[in-house]
Amino acid sequence: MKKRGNITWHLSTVSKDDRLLLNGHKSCVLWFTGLSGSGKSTLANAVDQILFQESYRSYVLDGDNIRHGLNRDLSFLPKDRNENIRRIGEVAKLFVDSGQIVCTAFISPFLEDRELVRKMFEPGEFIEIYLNCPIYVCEDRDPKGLYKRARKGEILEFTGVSSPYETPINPEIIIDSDKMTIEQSVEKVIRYLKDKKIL
Ligand SMILES: Nc1ncnc2c1ncn2[C@@H]1O[C@H](COP(=O)(O)OS(=O)(=O)O)[C@@H](OP(=O)(O)O)[C@H]1O
Ligand SMILES: Nc1ncnc2c1ncn2[C@@H]1O[C@H](COP(=O)(O)OP(=O)(O)O)[C@@H](O)[C@H]1O
Repeated sequence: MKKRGNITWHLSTVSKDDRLLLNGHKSCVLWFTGLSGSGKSTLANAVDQILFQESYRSYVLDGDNIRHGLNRDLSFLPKDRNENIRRIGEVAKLFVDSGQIVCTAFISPFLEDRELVRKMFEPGEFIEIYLNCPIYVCEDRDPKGLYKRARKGEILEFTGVSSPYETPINPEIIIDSDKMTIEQSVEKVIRYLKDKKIL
């Protein structure tokens, strides 16, 4: 029985396997990572929509939204980004335990943080999806006008401008979002899930 201090882990009566059986598919985390404007939210939502339409159980956790609530106390300094990702990893783990496919859209710029989250999961459950997109394209898209403000010095510690992004070394999926359409990108993710018998 897992223990930490005076706290003992309580096993659920309904197990994860029971839930997977009921749902008829495996659970996993689709961890979208990349620069601001690389397409994480767009793709996470597009994949979620397809999964939903096909009756799979899925949900999106998005950086901007989570920072309005659960993580509203965190800044963009490295130690707060570490904590942001650690918490999201824990939340994603709850979703996976509940039998769902959870799509997370966080910049998650640090290799070590992403590896820490990977280790929270069973092999094959953590699927890292790197939105590979040159910064000049992201900056050109600038959907929220944040790059413009960061270049003017109005936003400090902005990823790609004044804060680093560490490229994934061996992600499960790479999406070249400057060369692929959204439909092609969704198709690549869904194909991966089918090939791995998650769907
Ligand atoms: N300084 C700075 N750097 C980067 N991004 C910033 C910053 N300030 C605000 N924003 C907005 O916050 C979104 C990123 O939040 P995340 O939780 O994904 O960031 S992180 O994973 O902790 O690095 C990010 O969303 P996306 O553009 O969807 O990536 C921005 O809209
Ligand atoms: N293949 C693609 N995948 C995702 N987004 C794309 C793609 N091609 C173009 N885009 C566009 O890039 C922008 C990405 O914005 P967004 O999804 O908010 O990025 P992020 O969440 O990474 O900040 C959107 O306007 C989207 O329409």
